[in-house]
Amino acid sequence: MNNCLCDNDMDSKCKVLLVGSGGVGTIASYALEYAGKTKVTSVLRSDYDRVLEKGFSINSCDYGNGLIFKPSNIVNSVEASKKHGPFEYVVIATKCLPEVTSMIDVIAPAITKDTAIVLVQNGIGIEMEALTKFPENVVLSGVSMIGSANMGGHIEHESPDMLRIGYFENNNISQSHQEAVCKRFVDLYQNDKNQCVYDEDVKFSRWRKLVYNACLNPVCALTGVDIGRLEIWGGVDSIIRKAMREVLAIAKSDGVVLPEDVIEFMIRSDDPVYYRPSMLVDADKRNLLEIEVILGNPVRIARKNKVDVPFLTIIYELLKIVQSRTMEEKGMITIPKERPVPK
Ligand SMILES: NC(=O)C1=CN([C@@H]2O[C@H](COP(=O)(O)OP(=O)(O)OC[C@H]3O[C@@H](n4cnc5c(N)ncnc54)[C@H](OP(=O)(O)O)[C@@H]3O)[C@@H](O)[C@H]2O)C=CC1
Ligand SMILES: CC(C)(CO)C(=O)C(=O)O
Repeated sequence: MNNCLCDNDMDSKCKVLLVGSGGVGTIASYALEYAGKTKVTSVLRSDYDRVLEKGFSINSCDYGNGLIFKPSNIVNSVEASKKHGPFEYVVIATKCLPEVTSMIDVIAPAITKDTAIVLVQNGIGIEMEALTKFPENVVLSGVSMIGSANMGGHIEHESPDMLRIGYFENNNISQSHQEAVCKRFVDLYQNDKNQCVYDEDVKFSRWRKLVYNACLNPVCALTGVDIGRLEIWGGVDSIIRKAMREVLAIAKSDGVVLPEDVIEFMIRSDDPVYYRPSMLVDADKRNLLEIEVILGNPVRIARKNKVDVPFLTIIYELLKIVQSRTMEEKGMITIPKERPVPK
């Protein structure tokens, strides 16, 4: 296979479009450009003016502090990116909120028949829309272990970039082609500072990662405390371990057997940092939270498979209320002027 859409000009770098240059996406674009084989075109929204003028400022545990970074091309819409295409890969690294925005519709203008879509996002079931709307395209899964946040164009990257890239199985395309497209992306991304590996079992990796995300992210977001404080004040014992056991039970009902020790591994994975998971960062910024792909989908799978998940259910229900509060603050929903009460 070679679906290379390389430049015909002097340099034959691969063209990648990145949508979602936050904590994860900016480090992804840096990694791709640093490795030297890729030209990244980045679609920016709120950071567009600042980054166009000054670049991102980056403090990175992998690449060093005080960096200034501009991707090869900076545009303010997918439509505008097309002049830098066609793209071999379109990476989505936005928060995954399919119930609010269809990112697949957003990237659609930049997708050709040879473009692979790379979803570097947390959650379960995130691939559905891409596979439905682009049934002939390869869709890749990026499971990222990183700690990185974007504060108005300044990136604080505090835990190393470890990325697992695999493919979401698409029966319309041969496995060998999907694997080759995937391995090529790994090759473009990996460099001497990061760890990027080919993921042979996307389903396993996604359930494994969810052990962290469905428990620590929402409980930190709901309580407003980092993981260190959550542990010191008892929440890891009273809530997290029990909720994590529920994730293991749902995964098992979905055919994925995770080892028990993944629970302690995830709880210890941020030591010794007072780490603030990405959902807590979003709660602080009053952003919408990724509740459906991180909690809603797993809880629905539990219901379907008759797995009892009381902790995850309560966490999900509480998050839905927080989400509604944020939506009301953003004017996305309104409530009746007069409180509806039972007659
Ligand atoms: N942060 C972390 O440490 C980790 C995060 N993850 C996962 O990675 C994914 C990305 O998270 P994270 O990096 O924290 O996200 P951020 O919130 O930091 O960044 C998301 C970015 O996407 C941009 N964006 C959203 N919609 C669009 C659009 N339509 N067009 C262009 N840009 C858009 C936002 O721009 P704007 O400012 O304009 O809204 C923002 O810059 C999530 O699924 C998360 O769960 C996984 C591992 C660790
Ligand atoms: C597991 C962790 C903390 C880092 O990869 C994460 O996924 C997040 O902050 O959302």
